[in-house]
Amino acid sequence: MITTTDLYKTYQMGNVAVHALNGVSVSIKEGEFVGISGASGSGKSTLLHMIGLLDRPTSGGISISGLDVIALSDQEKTIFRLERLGFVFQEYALVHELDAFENIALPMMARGETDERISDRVSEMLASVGLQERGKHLPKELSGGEQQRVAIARALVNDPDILLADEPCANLDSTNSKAVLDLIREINQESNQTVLMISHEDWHQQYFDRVIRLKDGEVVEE
Ligand SMILES: Nc1ncnc2c1ncn2[C@@H]1O[C@H](COP(=O)(O)OP(=O)(O)OP(=O)(O)O)[C@@H](O)[C@H]1O
Repeated sequence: MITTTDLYKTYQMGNVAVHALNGVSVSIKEGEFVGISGASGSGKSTLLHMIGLLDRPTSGGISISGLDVIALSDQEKTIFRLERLGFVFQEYALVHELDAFENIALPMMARGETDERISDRVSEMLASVGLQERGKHLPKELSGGEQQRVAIARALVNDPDILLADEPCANLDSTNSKAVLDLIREINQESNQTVLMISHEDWHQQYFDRVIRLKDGEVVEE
């Protein structure tokens, strides 16, 4: 479903070239739950950002469901992200002024969905992450684990094929981390959504179907 071919990303910092990805070729099947691990600076976020169409590789190819996504125009990429990809980040990235319900509704509003559809679907998503009583809470009125569950509901509200998660448990204690991982695993199994998740923690590996390990921008284990 996702294939990267000889992916390179070089950041130019003045006279210094930082080679964040050095020829990464990986294949991820539909419905797989794949962990991405490796030391700090090994290129994990860069790889996730390339697959999430948040940044362009210096060279190499990315194909998602047979589509050459690098060739898409900026507008086509925006639509592709909105319809096909969901993102979860370690810092939750919720809009502070909006309550949980409104945060989850944002990707549907961006697609121009009707108020009725938004209301039904957001209520369904709140229930699926166990927060049906918390829709009117602002992010600051929620615990870290609850905020991350809102972020997961927001990432999934448009029913994407692929969930990309960049250390979603980094700011959570072990109980909340487990709740978030259980939730992602459940979504992956029930909806056959493909999940790519960056993680530093060895104990997370029991959740993954397999792990892609990076070192200095190269795949050392797949
Ligand atoms: N925008 C940027 N400009 C310049 N260099 C960058 C940029 N983003 C990342 N890098 C560099 O690219 C390399 C890979 O970074 P990346 O964030 O992908 O690593 P990572 O494995 O996700 O690290 P961490 O676990 O610390 O988040 C690092 O050396 C980093 O300093």
